[in-house]
Formats: sequence, structure tokens, C-alpha cells
Amino acid sequence: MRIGILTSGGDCAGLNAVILAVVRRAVLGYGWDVVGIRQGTHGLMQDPPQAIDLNDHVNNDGMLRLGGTILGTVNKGDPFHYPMPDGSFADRSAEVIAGYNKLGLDALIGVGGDGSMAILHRLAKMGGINLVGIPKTIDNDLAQTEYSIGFTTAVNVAVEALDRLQPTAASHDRIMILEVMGRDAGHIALFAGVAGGADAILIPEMDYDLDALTEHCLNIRKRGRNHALVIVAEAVKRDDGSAVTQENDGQKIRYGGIGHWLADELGARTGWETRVTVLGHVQRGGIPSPRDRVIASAFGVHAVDLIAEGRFDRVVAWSKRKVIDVDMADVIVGPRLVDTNGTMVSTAKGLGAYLGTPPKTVRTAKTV
Ligand SMILES: Nc1ncnc2c1ncn2[C@@H]1O[C@H](COP(=O)(O)OP(=O)(O)O)[C@@H](O)[C@H]1O
Ligand SMILES: O=P(O)(O)OC[C@H]1O[C@](O)(COP(=O)(O)O)[C@@H](O)[C@@H]1O
Ligand SMILES: [Mg+2]
Repeated sequence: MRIGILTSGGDCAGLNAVILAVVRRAVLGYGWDVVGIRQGTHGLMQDPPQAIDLNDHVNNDGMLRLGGTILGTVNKGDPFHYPMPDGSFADRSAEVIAGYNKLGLDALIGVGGDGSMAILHRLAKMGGINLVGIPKTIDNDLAQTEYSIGFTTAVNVAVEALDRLQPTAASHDRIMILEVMGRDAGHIALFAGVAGGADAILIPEMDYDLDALTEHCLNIRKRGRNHALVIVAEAVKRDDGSAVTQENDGQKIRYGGIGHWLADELGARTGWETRVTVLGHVQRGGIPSPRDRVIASAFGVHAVDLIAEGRFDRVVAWSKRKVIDVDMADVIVGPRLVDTNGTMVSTAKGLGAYLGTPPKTVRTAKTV
């Protein structure tokens, strides 16, 4: 047997740990060959396909702790809608499938998020590829899994930022705003906000009210605290409903900047000096947390076992303290958003943090 693995979408901590787990299980457990595909679907689109032999990495225990991905990754260039130099878009899916066939692979492990998984699922159906998916994304927005690789490390980084912001906020009598990533979901902001003691947690799943937020901050002051911590997820909108974006190149939106808008508004309304930190890609880099390494290792081993059992079109998932596997069709249903009636929201509210209110319009994305 000869299996391939690729990493796709935004990188995160724990990708090399999952590659190592796949190599160890496949090489030591089954005596197979493992091929690493470079730059996700882009590596397969090249002629010859860009790939490396991973068998030698079986002893590379440094990978367990190494950030990023040794294979490289892409979050642009959807092969079904590929941007060409002349500005047009082309369907290059046949080239990706041809690349897969040229490598002589019996199965493919795709490590990615919901967007990547949707692309790979479609390619697998078209090209008869034996596909198994492994969830990764700092955003933790994949359906069916409680945790995706990279999430815990990103939360740890955001909590460390709050830990560092609190003393400087207290020293200067300031409101400190921390903007975190997460695409359309607020999981990072919510987990980090609870763990880091944020006084307000703004997530895209909840509607905030600037007057209520202002009053909340002023009440903190009245109660005798000279500083406040606010965490805001990047996809939170301005009060007129518009998103703050860095880029919208026709392929995807890149969020960023809501923290600065919020600082201007909140600073003016409260009369309180306000500063902003935009955490950005710091959340993706660095050494994976032990929990992400555990999840990556469990996912990698289970994914290879699925291939050994001939069970394809499955995605490994973390559920109720163990690894399970689910239909890929149940995972590519759009982002899993924060459950506004869930434990994390009620905990944050119970701690007295400002979160706003659930939106009046019903959201269609999954919250499971
Ligand atoms: N070749 C590609 N591989 C993966 N994602 C791509 C590609 N081209 C465009 N994208 C887009 O990039 C974004 C990556 O997001 P997503 O796949 O959700 O990341 P992740 O897989 O890390 O969650 C999605 O909007 C996806 O459709
Ligand atoms: O690296 P880029 O292209 O700036 O993308 C930023 C986006 O990628 C992420 O960091 C990770 O998202 P994915 O895991 O879905 O790729 C998002 O939180 C953020 O919105
Ligand atoms: Mg995603």
C-alpha cells in the first residue's frame, strides 16, 4: 500500500504532529509507504506532482513539537474555480486528479477545515480517490468534532495575550481590546474570553449593543476597577452590520480590523483610554500544546486504521473523550458556529461578562 497525505487551508499548530502520527502508524503498524504532497491541491496540480517520501520521517520526533507544516499548505486556488493569470477562472480539477493518479496512491488523507474538506470530497467523488479527512483549524468550526487540531494552541496564545494585557491595562487605567481570529465563528474568542477573564466577549453569533456595552464598562469602573478587558472575534460586524475586512479578492474574504473600530467607539462613549491588540497569525504559529498533540496523534492513528479497514469518505472526529469517524457529507455542511444556548455562553454570562443577545434572525449554520 502507498498512501498520500496533504495539509490544506490555513496552517495551525499540530499539523506536523498529525503527519508524524500517520507516518508512524502506516510505516510501523502496516509496513506501508507514505507520500507527502506539497502545498495541498496545488502540489497535485503540477506536472510532475510535487511530493516527497515521508517514510524516513518515522524517526523524526522533532515533528511532534514543530509548528507549521513541513508539507506547506494553501487556502487559495480552489481547483474548481482556479484564478488564471488573465483574470479568468478555470476548472482545473482534472489536473489534480491526474496528479493523484500519477503518484500511484491507494488512498489519500486530507488534513483540512470545512472549505478544504468540501473541495477534497468533490475531487474524490470525481476521481475515485479513497479519501479520509482529518479536521484541523484554529477556528474549531468543523461540524461533528468537538475539537480540531490547532484550536487549543490558538486559545492558549489568546489567553496568554489577555494575561499580558491585564497588568498593563491596570497600570494605565485603560480598556484593552484584543481582536482574535476565527473566521465566521467565535469559538476562539469565547474560550479565551472565559479563560482570560474578559469583561466583554463579542462573537459573530451574538448581537451586541454599543450602549449596553458602554454601560457595562462604566459599571466596572463604578464598582472600583480601573481597567477592563474586551475580546472581539474578527468577524464581528460594525453596528451598521458591515464587516471589517482586509481583503476580498473574489476568492474569499479576509477579516481584520474590527478591534480598531470598536476602540474608537468605546473610547469615545466611555471617555476611557482604549488600546487595541490584533493578535493575527501569532495564533497559528508556534509549538503545539500537549492537547493538540494528543488530538493530532489520535486522529492520525485512527485515519490510517480507517484506510486499513477500507472505510473511505470518512472524517475522524473527537467526541465524548474518544476518536470516532463520521460521514464526510455530515462535516461539509458549512461552519459550526457557537451554540448561543450552550455551556460556554452561559458560563461567560454567569461570570458577568457582556456578550450581547442571540440574533433575532435564525442562523442556518450548524451549531452541533
Ligand atoms: N486549493 C484550496 N485548498 C483549500 N482551500 C481553498 C483552496 N482554494 C480556496 N480555498 C478556500 O480557502 C478557504 C480555506 O478555508 P478552509 O478550507 O475552511 O480552511 P481550513 O481548511 O483551514 O478550514 C476556504 O474558503 C476554501 O474554499
Ligand atoms: O492566512 P490568511 O489567508 O490571512 O487567513 C486568515 C484566516 O485563516 C484563519 O487563521 C484560519 O482559518 P482556516 O483554518 O479556515 O484556514 C482564520 O481564523 C482567519 O480568518
Ligand atoms: Mg475553515
